[in-house]
Amino acid sequence: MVTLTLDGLSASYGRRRILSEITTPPLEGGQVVAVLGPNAAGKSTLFRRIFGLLDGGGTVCLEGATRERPVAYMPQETGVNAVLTVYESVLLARMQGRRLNVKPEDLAEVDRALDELGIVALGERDIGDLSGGQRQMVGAAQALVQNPEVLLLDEPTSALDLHRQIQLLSILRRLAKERGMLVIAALHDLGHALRFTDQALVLQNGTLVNCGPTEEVVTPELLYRVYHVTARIERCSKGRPQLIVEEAV
Ligand SMILES: Nc1ncnc2c1ncn2[C@@H]1O[C@H](COP(=O)(O)OP(=O)(O)OP(=O)(O)O)[C@@H](O)[C@H]1O
Repeated sequence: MVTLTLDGLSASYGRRRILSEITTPPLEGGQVVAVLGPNAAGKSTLFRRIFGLLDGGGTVCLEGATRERPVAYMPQETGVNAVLTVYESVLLARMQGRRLNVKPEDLAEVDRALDELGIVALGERDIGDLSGGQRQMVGAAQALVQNPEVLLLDEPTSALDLHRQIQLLSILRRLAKERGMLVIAALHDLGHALRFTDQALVLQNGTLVNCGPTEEVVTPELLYRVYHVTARIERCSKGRPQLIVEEAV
């Protein structure tokens, strides 16, 4: 199974350093890892650095990968090409880096991605005509269709209604386990992080301030220190941790 380890990672835009010395324990396939932290903490920059869109110090060590392109990345804002249908855009994402010699298994993967995400009905729609939430689901399909071993998702639920948020996070959790895929997702909803993720990395001002099992990381103390809110965590009748935010301080 795939393992991703970050060692002393840094990244800058021009002369402005954004990420410093990000070092994690090995993050193993089969898990969902949350990247948490306030606005401008460096979450998107971390995804760009891991995916190789930004240079910088340190290393991204990927072990156990078997595919030619093991990592797929869904940016926070996905581009829109109004000329393509949803089906075509997902097929194009599938064909990345290869000549357009479409094989039956490529079409099957597109069908599977649309089906997994419950967006088969959008297939013939022009991508430019979609709502923000629909477009975000298509962005997830474009990443998933690559059948990656590491899936990087930058705020994949930010435009989704509550039903779709729960649906997408449940699907990602199941697919991580079924496929041995490592899913790394930036999330602002810490309740969702508690419910759907196994591990959490917390960034603040470009440094990693905590990292470990999500329930051990997301604590009232961390919420106060990093997010400047008072909060408590209680168990619901089903035993799941629930975040109750009291106030901003
Ligand atoms: N292309 C860029 N050029 C210069 N500075 C940038 C660029 N992109 C981001 N930054 C800066 O880097 C810092 C981290 O931004 P980043 O987008 O990584 O934060 P984030 O944690 O993803 O924030 P958010 O939760 O608001 O999406 C911010 O100060 C931001 O202004």
